[in-house]
Amino acid sequence: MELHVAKDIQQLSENLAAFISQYIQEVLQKQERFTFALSGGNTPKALYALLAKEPYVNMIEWNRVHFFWGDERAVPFEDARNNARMAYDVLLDQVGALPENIHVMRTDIEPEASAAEYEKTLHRYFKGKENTFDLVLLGMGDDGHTLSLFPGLPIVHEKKAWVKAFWLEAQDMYRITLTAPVTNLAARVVFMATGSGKALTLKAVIDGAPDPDRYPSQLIRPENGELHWFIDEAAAEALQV
Ligand SMILES: O=C1O[C@H](COP(=O)(O)O)[C@@H](O)[C@H](O)[C@H]1O
Repeated sequence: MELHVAKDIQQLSENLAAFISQYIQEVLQKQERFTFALSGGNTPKALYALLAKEPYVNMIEWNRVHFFWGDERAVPFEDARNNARMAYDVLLDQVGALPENIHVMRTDIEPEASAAEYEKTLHRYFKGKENTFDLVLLGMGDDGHTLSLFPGLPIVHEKKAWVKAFWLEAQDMYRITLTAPVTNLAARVVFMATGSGKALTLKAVIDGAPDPDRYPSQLIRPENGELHWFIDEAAAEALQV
């Protein structure tokens, strides 16, 4: 695991934009397309905004990048809470991503049907490949959740399915999410975490005893890929770095 500590979210986003851009360019020298699973939430917005501007908007061959999502809130696309909507607004519409390369988790059909459809898409994409996504970008909630893998829920124990839908009582909505097994087959996973509100949870996730039921972010350990944490000084304050 590699830890990258920045002064604040702006510095972190700048470092990560450069890191992702270089990685996409390296991968695209060896293969036709780059598969990128995006995160929702607030933390990646500044990163997406940077990727959508110079120099990255022209440096990256966006028409060879295929977009997926790590998780989705089952609310209409027009709803500000929809993870895909945020990514469209801040990144995809700005860089001219090709519609046929964008794979949203649909929220216009039943959540279970959407999860089943997504699982099929992923198996079609990654059939016969050693890894799944080239890059999965993740956030971590203050409670230690990542994707829609929330503490204490059965989804945390999923060992087989790649995509699942479930009712999240605490938020009164369905969630659709990648599971730990498919995420751990990615070539590279990058977490972003910022702010002092996440410091103690981050310490428990990184330095604490294994307790994935309480801290689902601990489930993410790529089997034959890299794991990076991009954090700011406030989130790092409880770590010995
Ligand atoms: O609900 C979610 O939360 C996490 C963390 O969000 P953040 O606002 O603390 O950055 C996010 O990674 C996930 O995609 C989202 O659905």
